[in-house]
Amino acid sequence: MNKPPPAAEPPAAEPPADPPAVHARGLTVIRGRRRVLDQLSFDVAPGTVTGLLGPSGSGKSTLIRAVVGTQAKVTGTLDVLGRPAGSAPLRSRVGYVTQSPSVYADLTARQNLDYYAAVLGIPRADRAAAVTRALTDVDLTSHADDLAGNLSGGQSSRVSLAVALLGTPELLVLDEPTVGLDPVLRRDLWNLFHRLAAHGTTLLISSHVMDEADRCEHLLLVRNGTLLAADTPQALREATGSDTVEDAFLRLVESAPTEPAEHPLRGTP
Ligand SMILES: Nc1ncnc2c1ncn2[C@@H]1O[C@H](COP(=O)(O)OP(=O)(O)OP(=O)(O)O)[C@@H](O)[C@H]1O
Repeated sequence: MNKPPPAAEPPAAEPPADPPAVHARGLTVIRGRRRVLDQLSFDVAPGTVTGLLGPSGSGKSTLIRAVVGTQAKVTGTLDVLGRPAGSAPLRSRVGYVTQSPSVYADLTARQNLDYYAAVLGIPRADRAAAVTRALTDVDLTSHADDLAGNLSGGQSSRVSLAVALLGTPELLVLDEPTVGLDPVLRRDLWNLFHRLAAHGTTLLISSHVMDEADRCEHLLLVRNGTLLAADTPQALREATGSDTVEDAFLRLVESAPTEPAEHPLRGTP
């Protein structure tokens, strides 16, 4: 009797793709009586540097606040590291650097970091090393013992960034971190962002400076609270036949359906 043919090997299973670090569907935010974000849908891939680019007032800070869970009146789906944005377990996993540096002016840079390290629960024995590492990451060791109140704007922003790095967050959300920095410092910070991403951190970085676009692996282009495009800088340039992301942005604006400058709420008293 013939032996039955061996059962066909099941096709090798694809390794499961990492879930997105940020997953938004139909994300809408109302501020005052205006819809300042309107039906945004996008994903941020883990371990990438994603740029959130758009002109002043386009909704970047609102989107960032929604992601870190500090924005009211958010509707739609917004998951961060697999959990609803703002949920308690995310607090230690998400680092957030606001536009205005949040440091104590009457403490030195090092004392600020030591204080936040204690708040974050870093054991006393590990604190000094964690603080020194964060100061080195943001290139502030030479100002470590200056009062934060005597630091320049860019230096204070870097203290805030160092605070966010203390907790070694999985997702680091930065609102315009390079504003007011000189080109050398800007380059150094972008190098730091890519080093962090190479070690697995996901970075979502807002900027209204289009020439920073090419420093990002992926871009979210926003305007008037809507998402114009979500793609790599190269794909955006190719799709629009543009030499720069700035030109691509302008072409996307020209080809987008005419949007009202604002999205007033209709039908509400
Ligand atoms: N409380 C509020 N009520 C109504 N509209 C508001 C309120 N706060 C902000 N806005 C509007 O929401 C829109 C988005 O603001 P947001 O700060 O998110 O923009 P942005 O892109 O971060 O701007 P910038 O680059 O200047 O910081 C703006 O048009 C702003 O005027």
